[in-house]
Amino acid sequence: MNDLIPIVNKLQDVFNTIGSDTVDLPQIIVVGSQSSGKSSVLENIVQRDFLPRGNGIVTRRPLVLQLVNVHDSEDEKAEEFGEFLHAANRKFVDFSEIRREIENETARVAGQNKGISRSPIHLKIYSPNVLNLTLVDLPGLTKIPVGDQPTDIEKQTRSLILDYITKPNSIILAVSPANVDLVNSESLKLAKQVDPEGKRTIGVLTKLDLMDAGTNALEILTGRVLPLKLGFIGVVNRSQQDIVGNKPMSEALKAETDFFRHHLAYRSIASRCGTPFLAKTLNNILMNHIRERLPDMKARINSLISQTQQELLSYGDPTLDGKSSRGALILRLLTKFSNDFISSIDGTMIDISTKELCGGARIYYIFNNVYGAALESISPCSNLSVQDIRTAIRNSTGPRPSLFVPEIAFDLLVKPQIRLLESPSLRCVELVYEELMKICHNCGSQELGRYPRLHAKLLEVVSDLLRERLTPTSTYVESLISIQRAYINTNHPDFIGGGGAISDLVKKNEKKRKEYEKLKKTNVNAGNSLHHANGSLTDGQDHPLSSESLKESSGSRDLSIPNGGNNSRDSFLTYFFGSGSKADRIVLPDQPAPTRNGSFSKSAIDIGELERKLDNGAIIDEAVHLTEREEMETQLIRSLITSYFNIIRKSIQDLVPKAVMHLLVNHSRESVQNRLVEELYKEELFTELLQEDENLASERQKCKTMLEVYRKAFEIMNEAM
Ligand SMILES: Nc1nc2c(ncn2[C@@H]2O[C@H](COP(=O)(O)OP(=O)(O)OP(=O)(O)O)[C@@H](O)[C@H]2O)c(=O)[nH]1
Repeated sequence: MNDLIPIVNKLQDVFNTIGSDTVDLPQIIVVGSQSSGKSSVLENIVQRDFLPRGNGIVTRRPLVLQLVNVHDSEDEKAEEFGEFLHAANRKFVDFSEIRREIENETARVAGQNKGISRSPIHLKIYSPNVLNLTLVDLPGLTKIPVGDQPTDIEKQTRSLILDYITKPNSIILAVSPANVDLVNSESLKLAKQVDPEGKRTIGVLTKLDLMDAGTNALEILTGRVLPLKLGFIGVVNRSQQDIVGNKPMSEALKAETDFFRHHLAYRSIASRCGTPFLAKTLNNILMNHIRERLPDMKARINSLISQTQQELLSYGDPTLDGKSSRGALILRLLTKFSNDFISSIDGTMIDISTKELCGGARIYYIFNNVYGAALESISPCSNLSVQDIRTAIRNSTGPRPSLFVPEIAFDLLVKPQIRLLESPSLRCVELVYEELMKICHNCGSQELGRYPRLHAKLLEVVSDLLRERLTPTSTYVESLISIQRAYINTNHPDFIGGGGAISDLVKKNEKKRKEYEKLKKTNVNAGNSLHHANGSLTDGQDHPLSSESLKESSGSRDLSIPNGGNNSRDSFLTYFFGSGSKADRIVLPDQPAPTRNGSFSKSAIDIGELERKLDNGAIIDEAVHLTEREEMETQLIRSLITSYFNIIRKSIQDLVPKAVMHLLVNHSRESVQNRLVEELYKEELFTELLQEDENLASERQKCKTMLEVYRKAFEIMNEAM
């Protein structure tokens, strides 16, 4: 059972090698305010002078003190010496050297300015006079900074102490001087914070010899003032005068024993007072504590081992000797990458997202929602003002008078409208390309993370492949639009045609006429005039195209054009309006007819004004009133453009996604694997491609060391149990 403390010491040594505190080892933590006598207690336990002394704060780094009991052999006295972790190969036989080493080591890390450091000093003392114990001496609690101490010294010290005593496996040795009221004991206050039930706190009362005459601490020592499960132990250390006078430790211990034996108040409890009893009790407490905690610690180490093994596995196996295994690895990673790329597009990825659209589904969304909506939002006659249409009609008739709506004007006007489809179509190609780029960034196994160069190369090759496909796809889509603009097929079965356009217009105007008649009646009844001074209508600028005149214009011919029944040489507009004088027949009775020389009558347009406009480069003034014929022509042209544009839009909306799928998506999907192998499966590249991430390699090494430590710790515990 006495072997349990060395077991913990061994564990401590093992964990010290990695500076890890993942396992909370049982240890005794010495806590007390400055000058409460902590160092004196420790020195008494060790029975040697080895700790630094001086004014103000002396202990400025935690001192982890492992006491190892060594037995004298039959013919040889056991050697008494100290050993520091930071100077492992040096034996300190002279204890004043130990003191100097602690002072130097403290100054080295914590500086000269009385500041404190959290980094502990590890000291092992081998002696036949000690019981196996592990104690941690911490800087004393101080209220007021002295000299050039930092202003928050109290906060720093408090937090350092709390770090140690909060761990449930720590036993708190709370040192309080007996000549100060116990309620003011800083160490007990701190201990209560982390151990309110007093289960793992042991109280030590120092300076019992300095209590006022007539007072004693019997009540405290017998546990009647503050109930601590591990009790209170009184000690008497050397006074400052004893230290200055170099009073030997053995004498001091004898004096302490005498003090308790002969003290009136304490003699009844003398056997439970003094440093030897304290050392024995601490040894027992620590051993019991270790025994109690060992199974838990073992379980914790066990789980740490499996966690670390898991972590190590995630870093992969670094031993890739043999060229064939490197090739196989590269091939596996390439295949996984291209399979991921393909299945992302196909929507067959295993870890498919439920939060947002991804891969193929996003491409579908681009086609239907983004691209579809963009095309739908284009108005067939957008940017086509009445003036544009009039100008086109006039330009297409050249110097001759405009006798009918010429086909050439329709051609002229519809082509730029078709061009409006180009920009959203090219944007659709780009969006799908961007989506494919995004997809490839999410491809590849976790293992690929180990090889940043390979990963970068994979992305580069796929990006190149996609970029290569982008231009031909965009060019093809562009040419789809150009093709549509190259030939305006007015024979398209779905095209409204001139007949359809006119009958639409008739219907529309008939409706307007009826509305107008109705409105006129109501107004006449109400005594209002609907006429302008010159007799034109105030409303209904689209003067109704009279059904009579249409009947007349159609003559014996049917207005509706049978599908495909048109002679291609005939202008479909001529078909309705006829040629030459026939066109006059559809001119409405009150329309200003063009004069012989082709100009319009002055009653409709101010010629002088028009000439001025022409001189200025303008075409037709916004304010110019359209004649009824012009109005009708404009409406017809608009309706024809709308019908034709809708046909082309439908066809483009159908063809562009097909082209994108064929030329960009499917092509890259099918050639990705081959391309990757072609570009990267080259033996001369293997070394470069399989260069591991530096951080990962060092993480793996760290993890390996940890695993070794945990395994070692587990072995040590197995020996004990
Ligand atoms: N008379 C008497 N003096 C004591 C006793 N314990 C400690 N002292 C004196 O109190 C002073 C402070 O003791 P230390 O052991 O240095 O106290 P400490 O808590 O280690 O101080 P810091 O490390 O500076 O926080 C020293 O002069 C000791 O000689 C005691 O039981 N009786």
